[in-house]
Amino acid sequence: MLRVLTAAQMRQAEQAAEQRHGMPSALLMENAGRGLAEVARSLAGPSGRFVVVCGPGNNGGDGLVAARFLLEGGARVSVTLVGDPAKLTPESQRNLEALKGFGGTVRPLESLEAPGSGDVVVDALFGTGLSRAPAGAFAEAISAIHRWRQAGAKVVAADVPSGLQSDSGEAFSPCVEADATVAFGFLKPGQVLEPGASLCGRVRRVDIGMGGASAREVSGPALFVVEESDARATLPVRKPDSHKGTYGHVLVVAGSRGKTGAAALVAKAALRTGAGLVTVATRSDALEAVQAHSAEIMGIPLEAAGPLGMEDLEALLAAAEGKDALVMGPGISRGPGTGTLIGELLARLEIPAVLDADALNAVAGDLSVLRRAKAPVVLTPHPGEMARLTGKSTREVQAHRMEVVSRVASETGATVVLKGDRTLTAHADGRVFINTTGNPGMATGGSGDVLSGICGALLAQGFVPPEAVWTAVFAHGLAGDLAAARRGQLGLVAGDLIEQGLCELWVRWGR
Ligand SMILES: NC(=O)C1=CN([C@@H]2O[C@H](COP(=O)(O)OP(=O)(O)OC[C@H]3O[C@@H](n4cnc5c(N)ncnc54)[C@H](O)[C@@H]3O)[C@@H](O)[C@H]2O)[C@H](O)CC1
Ligand SMILES: [K+]
Repeated sequence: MLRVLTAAQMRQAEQAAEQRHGMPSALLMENAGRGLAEVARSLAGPSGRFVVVCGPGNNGGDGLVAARFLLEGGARVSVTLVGDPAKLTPESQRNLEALKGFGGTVRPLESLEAPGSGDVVVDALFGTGLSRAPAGAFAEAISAIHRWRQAGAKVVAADVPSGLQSDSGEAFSPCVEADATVAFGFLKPGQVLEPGASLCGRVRRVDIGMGGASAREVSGPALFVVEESDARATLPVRKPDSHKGTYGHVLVVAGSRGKTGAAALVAKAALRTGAGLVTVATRSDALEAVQAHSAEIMGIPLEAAGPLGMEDLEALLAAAEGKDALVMGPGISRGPGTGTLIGELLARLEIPAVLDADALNAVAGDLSVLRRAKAPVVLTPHPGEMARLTGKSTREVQAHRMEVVSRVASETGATVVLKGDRTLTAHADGRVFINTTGNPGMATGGSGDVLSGICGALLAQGFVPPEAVWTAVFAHGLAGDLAAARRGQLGLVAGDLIEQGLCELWVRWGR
């Protein structure tokens, strides 16, 4: 699990490192510059030359330190300083003097010999201090870096590609496109959220001596990137003396005439994620079609007619007897009473519940019903469903993904998954987990049903939120990547995630 810090948190952590852990910012910068030089060196050709483009702040200071290390290592190094030298931060000023002391020189950008193939450009214009679109000489420097990269030079960004907003991953125009980005100390949201993640190229995190303690002392959102080892560790190897009862029983309330496939996808995903038993409760006229998808799916007919409502309450409470988790929503027939029904079920059942698709739309009008839940609740909206849950537009949701998902989690007490590129999992305690698996091939009908089935199966096996949820999200995305590796992205269908992806994933994880 990698901690991700915002720019403000980085500054807090730097202060903590200096004031309480004896790590002066000069030493942090020295360590940052050394790490930057090492990564730059690793990308250079045998006789590669280095061009270091420095800005007015401490990001520029990192570049000046890197230039000195490269120079000391015998490399050919050109350094240019963009902006008013009088405005250099004290740390950068000191490192400018140090560079000159080692025989380094600083020249105007336009006087530099353009780097090309085998050479490396170090982008140290702006880092976490960028506050507006680069303009004037800064924009010209970024354009030069683009030209040099097109001519074959490799670009290494110090901390973040200049022009990228490190907190959101949104890019100003112009923005550097890097082959590699050296993350100092901790990852920033902009390095793992799109389009920032793509603009960064390969992110290499470099320890600069801040230590984990300084990250624990910051205020604000606790952001993490889930790593494969974290998700794999959530799922232990099965014990020999176990039986199907050991692995839980999932109740799936899903499907309706014409939408039986959704229920089957949830159920099959749950079975392929190790649930001991799976039962689908759905309208009688849909149940046969659902069960026809897989011999392993058990069924309970809901005899009432029409959309799900309070007349189904007793049947669903009875169906939930002996079950270990509930997944509700995909393909259900939603009506005016469905939201009330969900509220009653959550208030009466003592098993964790995953609400997806039309179950989310059913409670969109009154999220307070979620507070009545006795057991953990997981919401798995895509951006459109999140828009309906929050009364915002989809565009607003996408522009403020982190804030929106965190707020809904804290308001409802639920663990909330905001699906999309880099799916976010927000827990009621303020932690947000960023997912980096998955691919556009998964943008296909039923993919979300599969995620809710995976999540329901983990909850039924006793894993709890948020671990069970970010593990489900990670596994869902990696299953999609494994399936796409075999079958391509274009033709990928939800069933592939189950039959191809999940099976390959468990073999890969030795489970
Ligand atoms: N926080 C840490 O633990 C460490 C940070 N290091 C490096 O420092 C930068 C952050 O440095 P900072 O001085 O805060 O800002 P920048 O260098 O990113 O930006 C330069 C400076 O420029 C001004 N500015 C902002 N936007 C614009 C613009 N569009 N045009 C012109 N000028 C602009 C603003 O005043 C900024 O302050 C961090 O990324 C690391 O690289 C340490 O070296 C290591 C520890
Ligand atoms: K930079």
